Amino acid sequence: MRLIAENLGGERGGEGVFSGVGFALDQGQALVVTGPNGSGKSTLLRIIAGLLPKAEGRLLIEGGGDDFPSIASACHYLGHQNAMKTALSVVENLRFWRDFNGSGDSSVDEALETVGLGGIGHLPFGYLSTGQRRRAAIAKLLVSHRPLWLLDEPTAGLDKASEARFAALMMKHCVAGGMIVAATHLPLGIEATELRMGEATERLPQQGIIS
Ligand SMILES: Nc1ncnc2c1ncn2[C@@H]1O[C@H](COP(=O)(O)OP(=O)(O)OP(=O)(O)O)[C@@H](O)[C@H]1O
Repeated sequence: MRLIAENLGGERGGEGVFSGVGFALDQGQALVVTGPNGSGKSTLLRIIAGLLPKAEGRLLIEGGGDDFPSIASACHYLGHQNAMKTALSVVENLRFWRDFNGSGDSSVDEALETVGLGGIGHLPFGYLSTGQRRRAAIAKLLVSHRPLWLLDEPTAGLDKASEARFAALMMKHCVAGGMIVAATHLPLGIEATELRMGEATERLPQQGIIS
C-alpha cells in the first residue's frame, strides 16, 4: 500500500495556506509534519482524511485492494478533539469506534490495558483527565482496523511514560505494515521522514519541504 501526494495545495477560507506539497509513503513508514503555527499542518491532515477539499494536486492510495480502496476507508484520523461522547462510558465509546472502523488487533479491554486505563473503562468519558482522554483516544486506534493513522498533535497532554508507550505503539503499527502521518511540535520518538511546512508569516501559499 502506498499513500501518494503530488503538488498538493490547501486553502482555508478561500485563501491559500500551502502549495507544492508532495510525498510518497509506503507501508511501514511514518511521515512527521512539522512547521510553525498556522503553516498548514492540521489543514494537510484534514485534507488527507477527506475532511477538507484539496485546492490542487493529486492525493491517492495505491495497493489498498478490496479492503482499502480509498484513503477514507484506510485512515483513522485523530484530531485535536478526541471524538468521543462525554456521556458514554470509555468502553461504550471504544465499542462504537471498533464497530465503525472495523475490529483491529486489540479488544476494547486489551486496548485499555495497553494505554494504562484498565479499570476505568466504565467511567463516562467526560470524567477523564486531559491526558486520560488522549490515552483513550489512542486506544481507539488499537481497536480499529485502519492501516493509515493520521495524527494531529497526538501526544498533547500525555505524560512522559504515556509518550514513550505511544512511541512503542506507533513503531509496532509501522512494523506490522501500517503507515503514519503525524503533525507535531514535539519529538515523537519514532523513525520518520520529516515534511517541514513553510513559515506562515504572511497569508501566502507556503511550500512543504521533505528532508
Ligand atoms: N476555518 C478557517 N477559516 C479561515 N482560515 C482558517 C480556518 N481554519 C484555519 N485557518 C487558517 O489556516 C492556516 C493554517 O491553519 P492550520 O490549523 O492548518 O495550521 P497548523 O500548522 O496546524 O498550526 P498549529 O501549529 O497552530 O496547530 C492558519 O493561518 C489559520 O488561521
